[in-house]
Parts: sequence; C-alpha cells; structure tokens
Amino acid sequence: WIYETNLGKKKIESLPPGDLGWPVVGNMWSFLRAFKSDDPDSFISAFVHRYGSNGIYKSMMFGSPSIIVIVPEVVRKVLLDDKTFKHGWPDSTIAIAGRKSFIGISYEEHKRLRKLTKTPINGHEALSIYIPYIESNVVSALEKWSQMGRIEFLTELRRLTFKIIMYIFLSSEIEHIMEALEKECAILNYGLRAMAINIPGFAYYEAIKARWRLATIMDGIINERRKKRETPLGITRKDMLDLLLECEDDNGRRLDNEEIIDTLIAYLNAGHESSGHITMWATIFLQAHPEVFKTAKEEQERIMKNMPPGQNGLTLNEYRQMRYLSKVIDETLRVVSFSFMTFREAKKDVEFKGYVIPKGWKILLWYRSVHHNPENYPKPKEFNPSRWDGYVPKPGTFFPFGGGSRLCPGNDLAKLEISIFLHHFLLKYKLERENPSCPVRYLPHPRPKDNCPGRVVNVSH
Ligand code: HEM
Repeated sequence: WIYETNLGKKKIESLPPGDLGWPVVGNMWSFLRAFKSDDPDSFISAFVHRYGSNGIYKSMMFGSPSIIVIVPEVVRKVLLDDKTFKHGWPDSTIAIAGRKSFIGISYEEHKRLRKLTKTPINGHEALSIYIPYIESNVVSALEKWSQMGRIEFLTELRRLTFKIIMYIFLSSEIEHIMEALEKECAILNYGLRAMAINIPGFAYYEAIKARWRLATIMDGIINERRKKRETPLGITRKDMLDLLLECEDDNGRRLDNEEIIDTLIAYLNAGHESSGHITMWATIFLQAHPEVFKTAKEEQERIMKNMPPGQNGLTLNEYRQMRYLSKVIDETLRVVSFSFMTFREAKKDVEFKGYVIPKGWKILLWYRSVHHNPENYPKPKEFNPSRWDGYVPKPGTFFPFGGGSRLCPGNDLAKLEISIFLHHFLLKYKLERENPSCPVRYLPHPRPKDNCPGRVVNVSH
C-alpha cells in the first residue's frame, strides 16, 4: 500500500497484475516455501494461475517492490537496454559482493574493469593456453577419485573448478591458500540469494563474515604480490592479479586493494561454483540416460581416433568437434537453470505490454520459467540433448549465462572446462551415485541435498 500510493492513481492502475504479499516480508515466504519444496516452479505458477498468463507480475521480493518477468521478448529487451535499466541486486547482496564489485560500481567503471578481465578468458583462442592445465588436472582428479572409494562428487568438483579459476587469477599463491579460500567462497555463496537476516546462524550473517575473512586473506596476497613485483625477476608468469595491478584509468590512476579484492571475489566465486555444479549435473544426466551416454561416448571416441598421431592431449581442434557434447551441456544448462533469475532496476518509468514499470522498482528476470516453458521447449522437464539438433532458440528463450552488458564473461571458459571433464569421464569412467533419488535443494542453486556422494569407477580396467 505504501509503495503503491506514492505512485499516484494513474500509475497504480497501469501496474502489472500481482500482489505485494505480506507487510515487510512481501512474497518471500511463498518464494522460500516453493524453493524449499520439490517444486520451485510452483512459485511462478501461482502468479500465472491467479493473475493470468501475461507473464509480468508485481510482487515484493528481497525487500523491494519488484516486477517479475517471464516473457522472453521482455526479458531480452530489459537485458539489452542499459539506458533504462541498471543492475538491481539488493543492497544486502552488494554488502557481500563488495561496494567496488561489478554490482557496486558505476556503469563506466564496470565497463572498463569488465573489458580488462574478460579479454584473457574469453574466446576460444585466448582460452587455448589453459587447456593443458585444465586437462592435466581433470585427468589426475578423476584417477585419484576412482581410487578414493566413496567421495562427495559435488564437493570434489567444486575443488577442481576452484583450482582452475585460481590458476587463472592467482597462479602463484595457488597451493597454500586454496583450501581456505574455497571454504570461505562456499559460505559466501550461500548468502548471496538468502534473506538479509544479519543474525548468527543465518546464511546471510555467515556470508558477511566469510567475505570479511576472504578480504583479509586477499589483502595479504595483494600486498605480497606488490612487493614481489618490485624485485627483479619477481614474477615468472603473469596472471589476472598482475593485470589488475597494472591497469590504469584515463587519468593514470591504478586500482586500490579494495577494488582488486572485490573483483577477485566476484570471479573466484562466480567462476567455480557454477562450473562445478553444471559439471556434476551433466555427469548425473549422462549417467541417468544410457542412450545419451552412449552417443556422447561414441563422439569422444571418434574424436580420439581422429587425433593426429603423436599429439598429446586435447586442443581447440578436438574441442570444436564436440558437437553432441555441446548439446548435452546446453541441455543441462537449460534444465538446471543454475542462475534461476537475476535482478535489474528501472532507472525511469517504462512501459511494457501496456503495463508501467515504475522508476526504482526491481525487475526480476526469471530465467528458469523461460527455460521451462513448454511453449519454448516442449516437455521442458525432460533432459533431451537432441532437442538442440538444428534448433536455434527463439530470441530471448535461452539465457543460461544472462545477456547484454552483463553477459557472463566466463561462458566460454565454463563450457571448455565442462567439455574437457566430460571428455575424460565418458572415455574411462562411470558414476555410481549412493542415493540417486536424493531430493534436490534449489537455493542458492539446484543440487542434490547430499552433495551427490558416490563412487567414480574406472571402467577401462
Ligand atoms: C556453467 C557456468 C556458469 C554459469 C551458468 C554462469 C552464469 C552467469 C549468469 C547468468 C550471469 C549474469 C548475471 C546477471 O545478469 O546479473 C553471470 C555473470 C558473471 N559470471 Fe558467470 N556463469 C558461469 C561460469 C562463470 C565462470 C567460469 C566465470 C569466471 C571466469 C564467471 C564469472 C562471472 C562474472 C564475473 C559475472 C558478472 C558479470 C558482470 O556483472 O558484468 N562465470 N554468470
């Protein structure tokens, strides 16, 4: 009522249908109830059921009046229109990610830092230098797991993807601080989409603490690196931290520790959780669909057979031939919808489909509903990589990596890592899950509640 009366009669009448829920908590209880059940989609279905299938609904989420959007063309327009929309992550999330992180800085600063950090990890050519490192770590991890007996598959995959992102960003500090950083990143991640309850025991409170510990560790690393760089021959191989230390803006100003810390936290966190989870899901889906497994394995065997004699290890050439595997990964990304939604905020009043989105209101782009809409993907709950045969998604219907100026800068790296892992997994291993029917936990991201314990079995013996 408070939010709506400030708008005036005309705008109130033009708001999309929906309801702002209960005082203070808004629609958060029904959101959390749905996402903690087996059916997270029931949250959006309730809006569709009550307010029609127009796909734009007013609501009150994460402490702000918000418009939920599930219409592909509107999702796309919002993502592409930086003049009308900015990122809209809640202040509570910015407190975790950092004031100087990608979601805390100005449009221009974001553009500059993004360009600097994206170039070395984007595009297949740039990424090809990381292939040997990724591959050798994948091969040794799979071998080690197969000898360990029972493992927590997701936990091990997170470690593996964390090691890879650490190598790219903080190569020389990799070994001694990796475990501590990974642990803190995991705690931080749980708080990113939690309710902002800053009381001990709640995910948000723990995430704030983890951020503080992460920042302290990184501050030490950055100071050490600054010292090392002053000594001749101090740096043997340049990584992303070196690039961040070297970069200057138009006025010759360099980044301070806080800016570097926030950028590193964003990349280390975003760059391993997502790839680790999607690799796990792709493996689970392959294992649960023998026909898909067989087709994917045959493709990898063919690729191995066609490898030039004497070539040791994968190159971009083999990667580009993994066409079926690429569909397996796209289908996994669609079904899982790792980032189930993202936030934007209207910089001015704007009209869509006859409805007004008022200035200052959040826009929640609900990717999961777009990916699970039978109009966009028939039988959407089915894992079916062949649906991608000759199929180009309609504009606005496939956003596993977001879009526009905030498109995930790690999308190529993620697909490369996942492909290399699946290549070796398919050729030599199988996964025996301890509890294949374990329920899924959907917050902050979909994963089996038990982190997928089981055995990785070498089938080549
Ligand atoms: C399967 C793996 C991945 C998925 C599903 C994924 C998904 C996403 C999505 C949906 C966004 C957009 C969020 C928004 O619009 O607000 C995003 C942003 C981002 N991702 Fe990824 N990501 C993945 C892997 C990676 C990797 C490997 C890296 C690091 C190299 C990375 C770094 C980032 C960063 C830094 C952002 C923020 C970009 C910005 O605000 O400009 N991600 N990711």
